Amino acid sequence: MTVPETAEKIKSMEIRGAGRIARTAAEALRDHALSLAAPDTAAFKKEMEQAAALLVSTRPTAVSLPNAVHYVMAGLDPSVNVDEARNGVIHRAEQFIQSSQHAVERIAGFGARHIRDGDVILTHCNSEVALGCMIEARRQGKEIEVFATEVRPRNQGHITIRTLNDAGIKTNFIVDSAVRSFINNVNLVIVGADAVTVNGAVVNKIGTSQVAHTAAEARVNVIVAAETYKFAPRTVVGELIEIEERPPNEVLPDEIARTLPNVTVRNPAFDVTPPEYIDLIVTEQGAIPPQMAYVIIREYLGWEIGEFNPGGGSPAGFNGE
Ligand SMILES: O=P(O)(O)OC[C@H]1O[C@H](OP(=O)(O)O)[C@H](O)[C@@H]1O
Repeated sequence: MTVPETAEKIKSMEIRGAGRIARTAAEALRDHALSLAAPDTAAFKKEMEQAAALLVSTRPTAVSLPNAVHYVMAGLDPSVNVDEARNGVIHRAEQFIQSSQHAVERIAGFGARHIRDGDVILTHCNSEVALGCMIEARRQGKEIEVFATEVRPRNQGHITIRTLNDAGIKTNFIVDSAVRSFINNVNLVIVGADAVTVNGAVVNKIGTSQVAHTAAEARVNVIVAAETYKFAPRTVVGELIEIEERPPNEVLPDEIARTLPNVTVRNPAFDVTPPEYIDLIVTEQGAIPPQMAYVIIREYLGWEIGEFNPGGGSPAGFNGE
């Protein structure tokens, strides 16, 4: 797939999920590097930077995307010849994809240890790592049951219930607004993350903060499953995470909206859950309390450099084994 095709698919959410977006962007950069017929390193670098900027511009919230792009672009050494520069990018892309897959597996293993036989778990949206923890627990023979939300407006819950069904996990499918009605039937919440800020706040699918608030009120523990490349280095220097607002017609069909001139549809795709509502963040480096987010950023991402910044900053970053 070309870079513009990949960018379009990420934008339209045909390719979605923070981890998957990151790996797909790395693949697109690798394939772009392979096919580019640039006369010299400077031209190669310029083309690669344009491709990187296009990918980063597709969705603003999941920091896995700029973190992945940043990591791959760090392989481009401008002082070597074009073939070496190309190989540098390809190598880093392969490294990112591999370490991301490895991280997902490790989190499943760590997360499963927090799931006990007989647990009833609530999940919101479709997170590969959150589901990985549940599937691993089931594989270990633990009898679990899941409540999965619908996830309006894009219905990612449909993907979640299919995955759970196929893993042989007893699943209850509920509308988003039914979470409080069922929270007392649940003894654990597990969700994914699109971004984790330096103070341990978790940015995830819209509705996650309501789920976490409801869980806190009911004294139900909340676990967030997140690879270290979901942590946002630039929040250390005060940058805020942009919350993507998606098209109104995802919520209300245009033909109805047209008849309602006084109505504005608001469609934020994500919200922010404060660290007080989160008991644990399970990363591939182990489980941490949210208050330790800074340590993850410092140790594994290098906070002084941050995410990919088109045209600026020197490369370094994600050190995912
Ligand atoms: O990386 P994994 O854990 O799969 O997904 C993490 C998060 O990415 C998704 O965003 P979207 O559906 O792409 O908007 C959801 O918010 C999900 O919780």
